[in-house]
Amino acid sequence: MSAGVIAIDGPAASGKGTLARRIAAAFGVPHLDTGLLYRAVAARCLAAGGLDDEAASIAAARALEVTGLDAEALRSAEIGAAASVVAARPGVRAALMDLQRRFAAQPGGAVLDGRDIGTVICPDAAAKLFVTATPEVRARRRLNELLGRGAPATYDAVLADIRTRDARDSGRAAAPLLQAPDALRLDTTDLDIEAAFAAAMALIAGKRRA
Ligand SMILES: Nc1ncnc2c1ncn2[C@@H]1O[C@H](COP(=O)(O)OP(=O)(O)OP(=O)(O)O)[C@@H](O)[C@H]1O
Ligand SMILES: Nc1ccn([C@@H]2O[C@H](COP(=O)(O)O)[C@@H](O)[C@H]2O)c(=O)n1
Repeated sequence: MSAGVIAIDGPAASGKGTLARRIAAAFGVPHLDTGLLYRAVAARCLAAGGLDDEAASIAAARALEVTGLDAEALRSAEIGAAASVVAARPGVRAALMDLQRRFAAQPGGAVLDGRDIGTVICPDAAAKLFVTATPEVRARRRLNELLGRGAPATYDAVLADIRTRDARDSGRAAAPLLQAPDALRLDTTDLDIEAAFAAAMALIAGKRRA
């Protein structure tokens, strides 16, 4: 049976990517981390001199492909912050829309995670999750991740980055971060990765039975 499209949204470091990878593996379907697309656009703008040139950011988005993105290099805090700046531009979002929808349309289904998958990219998804956790817990998890990679980071700086990014992503006019009315909310604040995965799979199973 086809998994259909599973849309997973949520704020920074809520664990949606971790869940999306696990859920995609469980259903045997491809996964797209859509945040990487915005990160790649931002990285190209930074490499070309900065974020101010909106037309250049739209051109970078139009030239992007989903394959060959260096996830490891794109996952820095600096690129994450820059991604949320270019992601607020309607032209950048429009340029990335078809790419994401083509990925979602693969036979057999797909899992996509991001900020606007259930609301804008795949409003007809078979199942939608909105993954949350408190900012403090998200900051602690992201700090551990950054330190584990040998990146310099402090709890206060990571928490400030998360708060700034959440506010920008939720407050923008173009496809803001928000829970789709038909999305199932999963708060992972008190759940470890295994428990969060089990809860997500139970929510998806319930949705498919409904
Ligand atoms: N339930 C959990 N318990 C503990 N750690 C978790 C949990 N879920 C995810 N993590 C860890 O938290 C960090 C952030 O998770 P992840 O990258 O999946 O979040 P995200 O929402 O995709 O982030 P981003 O928006 O920045 O892409 C990772 O290091 C991951 O291993
Ligand atoms: N569907 C999406 C996905 C991401 N963004 C923006 O990109 C930034 C980085 O995303 P991560 O998931 O890798 O943290 C994020 O802060 C958003 O601004 C988006 O707008 N829509």
